[in-house]
Amino acid sequence: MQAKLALEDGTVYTGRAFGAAAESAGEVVFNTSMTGYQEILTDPSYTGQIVTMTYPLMGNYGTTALDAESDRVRVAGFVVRELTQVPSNFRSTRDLDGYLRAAGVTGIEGIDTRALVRRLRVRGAMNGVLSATESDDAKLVAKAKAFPGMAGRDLVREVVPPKPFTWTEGFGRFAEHVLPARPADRHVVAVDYGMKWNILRCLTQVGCKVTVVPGTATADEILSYDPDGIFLSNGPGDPAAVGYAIDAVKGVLGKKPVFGICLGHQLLGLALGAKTFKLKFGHRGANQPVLDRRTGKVEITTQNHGFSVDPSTLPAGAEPTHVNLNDQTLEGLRHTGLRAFSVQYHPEAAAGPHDSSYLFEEFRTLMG
Ligand SMILES: NC(=O)CC[C@H](N)C(=O)O
Repeated sequence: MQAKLALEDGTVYTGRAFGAAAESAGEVVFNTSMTGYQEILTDPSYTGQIVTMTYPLMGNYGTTALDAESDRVRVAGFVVRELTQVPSNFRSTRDLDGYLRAAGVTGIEGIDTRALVRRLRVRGAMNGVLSATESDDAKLVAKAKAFPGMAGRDLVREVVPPKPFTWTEGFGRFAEHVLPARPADRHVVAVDYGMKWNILRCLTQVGCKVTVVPGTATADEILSYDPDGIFLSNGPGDPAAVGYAIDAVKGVLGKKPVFGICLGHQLLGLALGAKTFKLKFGHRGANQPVLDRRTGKVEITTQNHGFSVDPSTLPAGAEPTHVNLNDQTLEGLRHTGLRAFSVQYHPEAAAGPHDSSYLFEEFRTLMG
């Protein structure tokens, strides 16, 4: 069956459909990870985005419930050069085609993903429509143009959990790697703006009991648990559009140690008075080099973001700790007086290299 990907600049790519025979609009972005497609598909930060993989072959190892980063597929659509015809892995319970079909999400294969990614790099991330049901190019381009885009959009409200809960799944798949167990002797409230589950596994692994609260929680609600520390999660959309979350972070700062990842980092920056801006095409992949300015060490990191904190707007007391070596953008900050720090990238590494796992230990140390 045919599928088409139309961009707002009028470009239309025609390929083969897989997954669900449906249609969706989104911001078209690209990810440079070679593996980890299931973690990418289920990352709530991709809400409203059609994800293109630069690596040419996807689906090789199928899918398994163990690798999901949330309870469902979150991307608006999935674009690959080639979908594996013969997936093979002992952990796999369903192939990628069936996984997307069950989720109601459309995929397209067989298009020139190199040309698409070059276009996105030159012009910047663009809005698009992926359709397995409409073959009229002009109609699809018109729909791509009508999509509102990411800037100014609060997508957090669409993905927050309905009510607070306690994470009871422990290390999850970490157990497979036989990491040493640490008794849970710290209590963290994790503010969930669309959190990847591996963050919960990592917090558990460093000895934290975790209470998850919706990203709409107020400062008073968060503090009512009297936690040892507060974690601010990743999440979709424009950080500057989530005023209620910025206010909640302002209200907890200085009262408890705070650690933020990705959207959580951006919200911490905004709460401190800094500004965020939209990157041209963002950072998405498992191979982004980041310099830790405190140690001079370089980490290879997993990333997924389209916005960034402008370091020139950081107030006195907030120190830029990490920098992206591809484009020199801010990748981490710390405010020692307020016992708060954050990184723009994903130390929970799902999927991705584990270079940055030390940050969970730093959070643990900050909690005393
Ligand atoms: N992974 C995230 O938390 C992404 C944060 C934000 N939505 C961005 O695109 O920059």
